[in-house]
This record gives sequence, structure tokens and C-alpha cells, in this order.
Amino acid sequence: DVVPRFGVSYEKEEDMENEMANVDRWGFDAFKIDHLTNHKPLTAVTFTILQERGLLKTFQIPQKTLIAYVMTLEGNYNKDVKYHNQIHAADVVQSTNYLLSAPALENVFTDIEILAALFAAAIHDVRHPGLNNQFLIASSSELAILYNDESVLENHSVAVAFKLLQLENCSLFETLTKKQLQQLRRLVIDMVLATDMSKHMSLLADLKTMVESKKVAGSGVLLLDNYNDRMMVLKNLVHCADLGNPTKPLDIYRKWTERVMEEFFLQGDLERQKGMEVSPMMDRYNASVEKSQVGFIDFIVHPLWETWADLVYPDAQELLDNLEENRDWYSSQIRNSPTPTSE
Ligand SMILES: COc1ccc(-c2ccn(CCC(=O)N3C[C@@H](C)O[C@H](C)C3)n2)cc1OC1CCCC1
Ligand SMILES: [Mg+2]
Ligand SMILES: [Zn+2]
Repeated sequence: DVVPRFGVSYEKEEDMENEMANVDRWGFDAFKIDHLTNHKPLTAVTFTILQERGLLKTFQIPQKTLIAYVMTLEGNYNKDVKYHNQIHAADVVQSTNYLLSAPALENVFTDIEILAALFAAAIHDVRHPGLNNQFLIASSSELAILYNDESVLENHSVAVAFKLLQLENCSLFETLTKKQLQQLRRLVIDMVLATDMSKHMSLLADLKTMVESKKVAGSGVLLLDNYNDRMMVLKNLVHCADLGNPTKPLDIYRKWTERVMEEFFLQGDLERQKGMEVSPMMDRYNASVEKSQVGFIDFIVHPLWETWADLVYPDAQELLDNLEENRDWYSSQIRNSPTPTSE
């Protein structure tokens, strides 16, 4: 039985081909693919990229097993959650793939490391409830109890994703050797747990240390000669992809901002209802969306992406330029509310 070209069925053949032609570009629009595939962007993107990289052949993974697994994984993202849904997952897979393709990283990572990074991106927020770790901990949720308040959502996503592998016809890694699977599992756990914002500062510090002592081959390709350095770069790579929204074309970035604020405001509404303290940036009656994005870029996104751009110089220059332009645009949108008078 022949599988469809992008792994999923779709009506508008031409539109789908036009959009998927951008799958290797930073301006790729995951929202359009979500629409064209009737909410299956993660399957379309993951199938196309693994196919394109020849990873199905390398690891003898049957196409229908991959499709069955990713369709099931996609079905475990919550379509009603505005930000942490299947479109975000598809966006992070596509962004991870783009970052892995940087010339400075050519032939740096092995096939198992590349497969692990793309798989980690695909699964990293599965079963996200649209509430953050702080809320789950503060409300003594089942998940916080289960994971002892430690990277609760990230632990949950990894566990769910590996559980799905045990389902009938979803054994994606059945053709891998025991050793390959052990290595892949270690890499995936480490990369997904590293998408927890609480790990951001130490991750960035490690990246900065590496950039200072960066070893480059004559060809300009990065020299990563030990496991810890490779692991640290992969963790930062997926973390950058997860924090990639502000480096995208402005129209795409603005759609992500709308969605993250909708998700945050719903959490704020719930906190208010439950008599909890409403988290910062989650109070819809007291929000400065533009100011929050400028702060997010200045304190988190730009420091990270500036360091990443150093590591793979000059491969990420366009992304850094987008980021600086987008920061200026949001800054120009800050409503200069009249400064409150003294009385
Ligand atoms: C387009 O806007 C954003 C896009 C991405 C993020 C962001 C921050 C950390 N991550 C990495 C994952 C993570 O840890 N979390 C936990 C929590 C911070 O909510 C995030 C959503 C996910 N992702 C934040 C964004 O905006 C926030 C709302 C106003 C300023 C900041
Ligand atoms: Mg997450
Ligand atoms: Zn994410």
C-alpha cells in the first residue's frame, strides 16, 4: 500500500506542494500546513523530514510504522490548547531540522543523534495541558506529585511518548539495536528535559563557555570531540528551536504571540477563579503584550540566539537580524500610556 507523499491525506495538492516546498526554510509556515492537512502538521513535517534525510532507510523504519506512531503522537497533542499543540510541535521539528542543517554542523552529528533530536522535538510537549509547571506544582496536581515538582511537564511528555511506542503497530524503533535504542533514549530524555525554562541559565552558560573555547576545523565545521559537548550543543539546539518564535518572519511570530497570550490568559483566569495569585503576564486585565515580548527578547531570546549565532557563525545571521527587527517592531508598538499624574 502506497503512502501519500507527505504521509497524510490532504485536499489541495498544489497548495500542499507549494507550502511543503519551504520545509527547509526558516520562513516555513506550520499554520498553513495545519490548515491544509486538517490538523496533522506534525505528521506531515516529521514524515517529510525523516524521509528527506534518508533516516527511514538508514534505520530500516517502515513508512507505515512511522506514520502510525506520529499520527498517534499528534493525536495526543491537545488541539484546543492554543500554543502548546501539534502546530508548535511541527514548528519545533522543522526548526530543529533547519538548525541541524547549519554548514558549521555538517557531518558533526551521527544519524542516531539526528534522529534523537528530531524525535525529541516532535514529542517534547505532548499531552501539554496548557498550564505551566508552576501552576501544576502550586495546585498539587497529580503530575507534580508523580514527578516531585521536577520538570513536571517535560518528564510527562517523555514518558507519554515512550509509552506510545508500545502500542500495536507503533514500534518505531523496533529495528534499532539494543545499544542504539539505549543511546537514543538517553539523548531524547536529556534534550526534552532541557526544554524546561528552569534549565535555561545553566544551558546558556555552558554554551557561552564552549563558544569562548570554540574549536573549528579548517573547513569551518565545529569540532565536538566528546559526548558531553555534543549533548550540550544538541540540548541548546532544541532549546533554541523551542524559543524560535521571535526569530521568525514577523507575521508568523505575531501569530505565536497571540496564541501564547491566549493560553496564558486562560491559566490566569483559572488562577483567579481558584483564589490563587495570578501569575505575571497571565492577567488579561493587566497585560502589556508588547512590553512582555520586548522583555522576553532582551533577557532570554537574544542572549541565547546571539550565543548560538556565534557558535555557528555566520549561519544564523539572518535569524538574528529577524530577531532584532522584530524586537524593534514590538518596542514601537508599546502603547505609551500617559505617565500617571502625581495626584
Ligand atoms: C511568542 O511568545 C512566546 C514564545 C515562547 C515562550 C517561551 C518561554 C519559555 N519557553 C520554553 C518552554 C517553557 O519553558 N515554557 C514555560 C513557560 C515560560 O511558558 C512558555 C510559553 C513555555 N517558551 C514565551 C513566549 O512569550 C511569553 C509570554 C510573554 C513573554 C514570554
Ligand atoms: Mg515545553
Ligand atoms: Zn515547546
